[in-house]
Amino acid sequence: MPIAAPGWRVERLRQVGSTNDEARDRARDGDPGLLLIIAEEQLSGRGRRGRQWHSPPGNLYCSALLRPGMPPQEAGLFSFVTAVALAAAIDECAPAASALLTCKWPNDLRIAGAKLSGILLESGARPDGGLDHLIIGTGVNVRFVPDGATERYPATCLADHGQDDPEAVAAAYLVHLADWCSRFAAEGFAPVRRAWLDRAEGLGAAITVRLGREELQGRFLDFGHDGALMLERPDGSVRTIVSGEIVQTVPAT
Ligand SMILES: O=C(O)CCCC[C@@H]1SC[C@@H]2NC(=O)N[C@@H]21
Repeated sequence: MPIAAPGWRVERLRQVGSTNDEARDRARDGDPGLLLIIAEEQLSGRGRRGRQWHSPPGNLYCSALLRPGMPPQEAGLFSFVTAVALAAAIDECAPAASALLTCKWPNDLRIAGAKLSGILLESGARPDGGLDHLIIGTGVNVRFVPDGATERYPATCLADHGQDDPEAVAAAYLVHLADWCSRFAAEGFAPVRRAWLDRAEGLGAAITVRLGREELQGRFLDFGHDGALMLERPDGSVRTIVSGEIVQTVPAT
């Protein structure tokens, strides 16, 4: 199956440091965007919050370079665009995983509570402060669970759900990413938010959110129209969280 979508170019590399770095280099060289860079292996793959992303051959490592004409503060919404696109791709190429697939705020996909993929957004600014480019780095565990999974942070891979071909996952992902990017540009965040909410993990549940070094407890009240997590605190106040990650979910009884 070809890895292709209308208007997009695909660059395939065997071994890189990080596909996000490759995409940043293309951006600095003036690439117009709508470029997906895929590598078989990364030697210095990175995750959110400075974590390492182990990237030997067998899983999917790719970065999309975009030049969306939008204010930098809105670019973070692409993490949800990417999550819903990837979920649609997994529905298609690993249907056995579909019923168990959830979106964990802000942008992890999980299967039955174990992490399947991670998304790392990076951007570059113009001298006037506007958004120059956006890079969406995506790692999907296809053939194996990489080092680093623990009891507190379990992980899974698609091979356990009937799909072990990173090419098939990349092909489906690009089609749905292209589609969701177009839809986001034409219709705004509302359809993305609805699709994300259809698979939201922990809505209404007691959760722990990590913000830097601080951890906050509360109830996951809502997913805002701006992508924020609304956390109801034990004292009844509501805190709007725009950046952080859910580290624990206790389902409502
Ligand atoms: O911490 C996370 O959950 C995000 C992980 C993102 C990993 C991907 S793999 C392709 C791209 N290149 C990188 O170095 N990181 C991202």
